[in-house]
Amino acid sequence: MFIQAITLFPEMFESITEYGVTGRARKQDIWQFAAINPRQFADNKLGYIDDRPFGGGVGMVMMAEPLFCAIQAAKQQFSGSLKNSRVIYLSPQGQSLSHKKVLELSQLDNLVLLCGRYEGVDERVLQTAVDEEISIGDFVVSGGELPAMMLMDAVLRFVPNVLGEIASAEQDSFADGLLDYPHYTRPAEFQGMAVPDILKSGNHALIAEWRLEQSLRRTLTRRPDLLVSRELLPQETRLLDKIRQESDE
Ligand SMILES: NC(=O)c1ccc(N[C@@H]2CC[C@@H](O)C2)nc1
Repeated sequence: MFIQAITLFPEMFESITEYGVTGRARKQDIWQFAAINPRQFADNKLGYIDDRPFGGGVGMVMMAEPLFCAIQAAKQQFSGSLKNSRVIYLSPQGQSLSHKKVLELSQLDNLVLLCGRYEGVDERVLQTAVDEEISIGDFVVSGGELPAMMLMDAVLRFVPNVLGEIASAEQDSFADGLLDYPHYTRPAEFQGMAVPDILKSGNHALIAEWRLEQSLRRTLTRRPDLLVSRELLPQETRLLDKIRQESDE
């Protein structure tokens, strides 16, 4: 997968291209990254890429021309099939990012992420050169770069070989529509708190059932909304009934 970010701050992306599992995978050429700074496409000598908003109001707006040219430049770099590509603008006005959307994006050959600053970008860029707007949550941050990196990290976890054992992505929360179970590691006792005995039993079937029960219990208490639309397997229904009976007692 080739990911390009259109950003005034290319160095910000080093936190995902140089560190952790995503950094290692990029260094192994499992995925590729390039940043394009719209300032290089400013048609004035001073490199202006923002201007005052029509209609007045506070702050500045990013101008259409430099962004449009940057997106065109990104498209000329595409590898693989042109069809299998997407230009995404990160903004609070976008469609909320979901696990389903993350999976869909992880199938692409090319991803272009438009990262705005100031009050935003000229609407005509969104109308002519952006395929979709995505939000990572109902809050505002000062630039699209951090939301872009959140999206990249979530998507890259589903690109084959990025995680090494793809299994750990599929076991993540939301992968099976449930919240994750609690995790423990050594020491067996910490500040007087022991690790649940079942996890030291070596009985993998019982451990798997205990973990599923914990996931269901957490999902029921913290995010019951996730259970509304989720189809339950017979074993899950049985465990949920057991959990509900316990809380009724
Ligand atoms: N919730 C989000 O995904 C999100 C995305 C972008 C953003 N801020 C940028 C700065 C200017 C404009 O481009 C939008 N804030 C929040």
